[in-house]
Amino acid sequence: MPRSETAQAHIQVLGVSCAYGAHPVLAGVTLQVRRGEFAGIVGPNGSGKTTLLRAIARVLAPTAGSVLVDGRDVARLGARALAREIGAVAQDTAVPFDFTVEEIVQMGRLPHLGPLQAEGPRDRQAVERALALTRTDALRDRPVTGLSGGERQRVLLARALAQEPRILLLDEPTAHLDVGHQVEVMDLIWRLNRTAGVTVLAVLHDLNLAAQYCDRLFLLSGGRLLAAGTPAEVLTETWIRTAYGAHTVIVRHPRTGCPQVLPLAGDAVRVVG
Ligand SMILES: Nc1ncnc2c1ncn2[C@@H]1O[C@H](COP(=O)(O)OP(=O)(O)OP(=O)(O)O)[C@@H](O)[C@H]1O
Repeated sequence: MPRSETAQAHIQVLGVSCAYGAHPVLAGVTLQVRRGEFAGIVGPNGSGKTTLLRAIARVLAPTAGSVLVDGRDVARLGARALAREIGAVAQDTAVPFDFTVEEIVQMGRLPHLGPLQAEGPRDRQAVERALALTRTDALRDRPVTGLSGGERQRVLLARALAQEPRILLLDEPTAHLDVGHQVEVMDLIWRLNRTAGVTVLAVLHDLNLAAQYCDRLFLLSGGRLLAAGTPAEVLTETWIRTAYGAHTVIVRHPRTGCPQVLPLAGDAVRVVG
């Protein structure tokens, strides 16, 4: 990697391979996420997107390669130091007990507290800010098990924000959300990225949302990095056909000019007008 590239790297994934038991899932993935950028991971089902996030968050140890955050190997960071660097919102996170929304968000402060240390004004301020930013303050006394999918997603994001990490890893942050809530959550993440300088790496299934919000995309296929670059460089008909086996037409968004992917049906094509 050229020196100027590594200088601005916030996350470096260096030749990372991962396996579940004897089943290899990622094969020698190398990529870097620049400080302050909004990056997306896209690719077909089972291509290894979640596994890559798990390796970066150190939930899963790679069988080969390493992950560096700010040039430091995450394998050597203590758990609390890592939690102050990286906040993660996993897919379909289960909440085992009936905590209230406020209690869940307060859990985001745990990496900042010493053993048996009570939360102080600084912690309460971070929790209030996270509740306000995600518009979950009105839900604060509600049990988290009684929330809709969209509300729950915002609460889990609030917990990650209360942690005040410098990197946010998000696994399909818009899954189960209607189009209004999709835009609301993506706008929120975008504001955090642009105004608070949080580096974002998000797995996104919706290629059109990915194209609108991400500075750069990483396209995974079969556990390998197939393409990396701006949305216009990655979301081409050829790359999409190679990765997903789908025929598409790429058009420009009429307002923003960013690429938008239109699936092209096979035999069932219906031409109107
Ligand atoms: N805990 C696990 N144990 C065994 N195999 C797993 C486990 N988690 C994932 N896999 C397998 O690893 C491969 C990659 O899974 P991964 O969840 O990383 O893909 P993905 O690209 O995020 O998929 P999706 O888009 O469907 O969420 C798949 O074949 C999956 O079945």
